[in-house]
Amino acid sequence: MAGERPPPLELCKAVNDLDKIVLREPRGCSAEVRPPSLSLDSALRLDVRLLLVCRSDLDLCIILRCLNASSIHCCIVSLVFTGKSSSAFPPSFPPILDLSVFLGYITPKIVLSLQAAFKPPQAIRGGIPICFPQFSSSGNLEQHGFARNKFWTVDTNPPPLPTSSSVKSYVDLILKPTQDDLKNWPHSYEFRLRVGLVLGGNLLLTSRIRNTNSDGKPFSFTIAFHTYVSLSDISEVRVEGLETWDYLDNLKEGQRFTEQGDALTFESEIDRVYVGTPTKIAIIDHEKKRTLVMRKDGLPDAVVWNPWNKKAKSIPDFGDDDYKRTLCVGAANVEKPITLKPGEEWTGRLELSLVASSYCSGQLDPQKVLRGL
Ligand SMILES: O=P(O)(O)OC[C@H]1O[C@H](O)[C@H](O)[C@@H](O)[C@@H]1O
Repeated sequence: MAGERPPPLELCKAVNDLDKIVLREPRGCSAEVRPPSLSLDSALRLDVRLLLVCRSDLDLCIILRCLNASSIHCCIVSLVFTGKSSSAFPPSFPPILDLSVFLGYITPKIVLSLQAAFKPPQAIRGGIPICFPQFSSSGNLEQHGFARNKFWTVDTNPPPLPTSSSVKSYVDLILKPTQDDLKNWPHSYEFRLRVGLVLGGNLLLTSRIRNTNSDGKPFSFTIAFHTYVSLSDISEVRVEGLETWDYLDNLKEGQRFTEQGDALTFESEIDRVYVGTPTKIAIIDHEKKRTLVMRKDGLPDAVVWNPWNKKAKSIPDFGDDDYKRTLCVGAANVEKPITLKPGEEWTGRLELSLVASSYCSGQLDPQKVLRGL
């Protein structure tokens, strides 16, 4: 509903007398924020770095690393799809004691490389790195732009955003350039990201980018949500929704081709940008009998990447066999950069839902998959 305010936050006590903020939606999904020894108000004003980590096959855990002027605290947000409460780190949880700067997330749908380095300014391998204002190495900036390596702040007073009534809890984050950042990319902008939990557990990312330049100058950017999809095995996976579409092949100097097959399957390295694709893409995992449905708006392109075995060995933070359990399928705007004049704003949305596949003995009903049935 337009202008709807976030649901009220519930402040209560967690284990060891720690404060806990809980957001809930009626079917039992919940989001918890645990700001150790901080009041709700002070927690929400802190700078934050966000990582969502898979806790089990069903839970999603977001680790918010917070920094204020005097000290560093860690916050945990758990989006618990099962309605189960989760309060402790899994034993294998990677240390979050360094000051790496990142934005990414992990769900059972999304994967984090076991080799992921948490060393700034290196990006975290996995989750959904946000590539902005440049995708890949197509411009003068660092690979995939700087947004995936920056501090994001919790935005306590975002401008109204029309929000579907099915979005039951969410957190608003914002990225703005520092004076130093302006030397690298001389444009003022506000990049707002709402991470929302939809009724039933879908994840909805809503992005708004505004040109706040005071010098009257427009700027252009490309963007991608470079989603690392979790797979049983790459040989068991097919992607539907991209067939017959044109793609730019980065393994062939960006040449343009047309996808010929009736679905994408994978037997070797792939590094492509499909252009002007449909809004729904289905990543079907036959072994797990489940389908990740990606719905996107304002993001006409789709990037598909898997380094395969040889290149995987040359990527330090990518395990030798990670290529078997990961496929990047990202919602993007790459082919035709977006240009914003001062005061103009772009909006993009990405929704991820996991559905049981209707695939059975070779028969898949793509319409059902794309409708999320
Ligand atoms: O290693 P990263 O900087 O995260 O990039 C990983 C991959 O991202 C994109 O898909 C690019 O098209 C690839 O060329 C690149 O190798």
